[in-house]
Amino acid sequence: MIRYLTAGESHGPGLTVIVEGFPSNLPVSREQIDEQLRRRQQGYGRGRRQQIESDRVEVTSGIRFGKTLGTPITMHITNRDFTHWTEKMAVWDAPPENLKQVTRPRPGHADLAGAIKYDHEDIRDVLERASARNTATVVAAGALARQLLARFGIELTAHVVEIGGVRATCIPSEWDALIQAADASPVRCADAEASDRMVARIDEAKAKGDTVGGVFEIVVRGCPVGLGSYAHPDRRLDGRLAGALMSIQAIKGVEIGLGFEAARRFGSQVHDAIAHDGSRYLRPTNGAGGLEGGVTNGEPIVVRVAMKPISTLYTPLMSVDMKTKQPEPAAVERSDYCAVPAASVVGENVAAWVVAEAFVEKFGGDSVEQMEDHVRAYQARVARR
Ligand SMILES: Cc1cc2nc3c(=O)[nH]c(=O)nc-3n(C[C@H](O)[C@H](O)[C@H](O)COP(=O)(O)O)c2cc1C
Ligand SMILES: C=C(O[C@@H]1CC(C(=O)O)=C[C@@H](OP(=O)(O)O)[C@H]1O)C(=O)O
Repeated sequence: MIRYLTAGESHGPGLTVIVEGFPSNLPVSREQIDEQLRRRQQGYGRGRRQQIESDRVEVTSGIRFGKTLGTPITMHITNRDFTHWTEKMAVWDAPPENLKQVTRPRPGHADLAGAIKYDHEDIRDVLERASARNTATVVAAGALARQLLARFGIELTAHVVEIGGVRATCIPSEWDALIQAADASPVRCADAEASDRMVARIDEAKAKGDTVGGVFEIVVRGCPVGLGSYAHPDRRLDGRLAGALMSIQAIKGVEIGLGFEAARRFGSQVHDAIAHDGSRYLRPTNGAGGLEGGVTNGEPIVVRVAMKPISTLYTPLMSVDMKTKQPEPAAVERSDYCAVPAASVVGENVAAWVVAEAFVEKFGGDSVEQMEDHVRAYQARVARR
């Protein structure tokens, strides 16, 4: 079993993630973790915070000479912005006299429900942890997971397919072309024409003090048949992927394969015929998105994820001041206008974590060498089926 726990406030000293259960002897690269953190900070529509931060991990346990020890791995990311918040986010000192509390909850954020639930007067005590700043730690954990998966030939990518109602239509089906085109786009959209229109849509929202959401697609290639299980609901990989992706801030929908479109079609236009080429089973189509019965079927896993527009509006909706109970415009915090490209990188790394979890479950072993033995034995069995 692999697991992780994260901690940290958005404007506090920093963020920490502890990853536990990783097999030993896996060579891991700090550069590859930092590269995922860098990708998460990109994307047209982000606010000024990303110009302040330059996320890097500092590893303080679990790795020696560039290899995992099989012990808990601690990764820390410093919040550079903390230098501007030392008084307002002081860990021990009393609050400064001039502290301005946040009392006008933003519709769509955790502010109101969080302040009531935890008995906080200052909504800052909610938003600091509800903030998607924490996705940096989730990405760091996922970046380790994808290095484990890469060892076994499993690779992932994500690209944006819709922003503010502008949809991509022309998406390369070839893997390298897809990655290249997404990387070249400021919104991680592989359709260059749609990408330009998405940028214009974000500008339009920004000019009005408004925000936009969108949809991204994650593709996982190289999974063996048999990750996840139909044997019990909580072992189904489709459910575990959907749950993990839905747990990213602002994610409101997850579709696997054809998703909602499958509900509109005849079965014959949804299900993927089964063929055999003499050495392995093949599917000419992939409406199932690589998952049948909650189990990987050897085809690429395809998941689409919907993100709602950012909650903080520079032209705010009406709210209520929680101190006076009088109607007031919602609070305005420095904010992104669109974070769909960033969320796609978060989603990609979250998916890597969930697939790695299922992979470790299936192939077990305390060291990566033991896992390799188990994978080889399984592959030999699969080849005989
Ligand atoms: C990468 C990323 C960046 C985000 N940036 C902002 C932001 O700048 N301002 C904001 O109000 N919400 C932002 N959000 C969304 C909020 O964190 C989210 O709406 C809030 O936590 C409430 O959670 P819920 O939408 O899941 O209900 C961002 C989300 C993600 C994934
Ligand atoms: C800090 C990050 O995202 C933040 C997520 C976020 C929110 O409310 O979720 C609000 C903003 O925080 P700030 O007011 O400090 O700019 C974003 O910048 C990040 O992704 O690194």
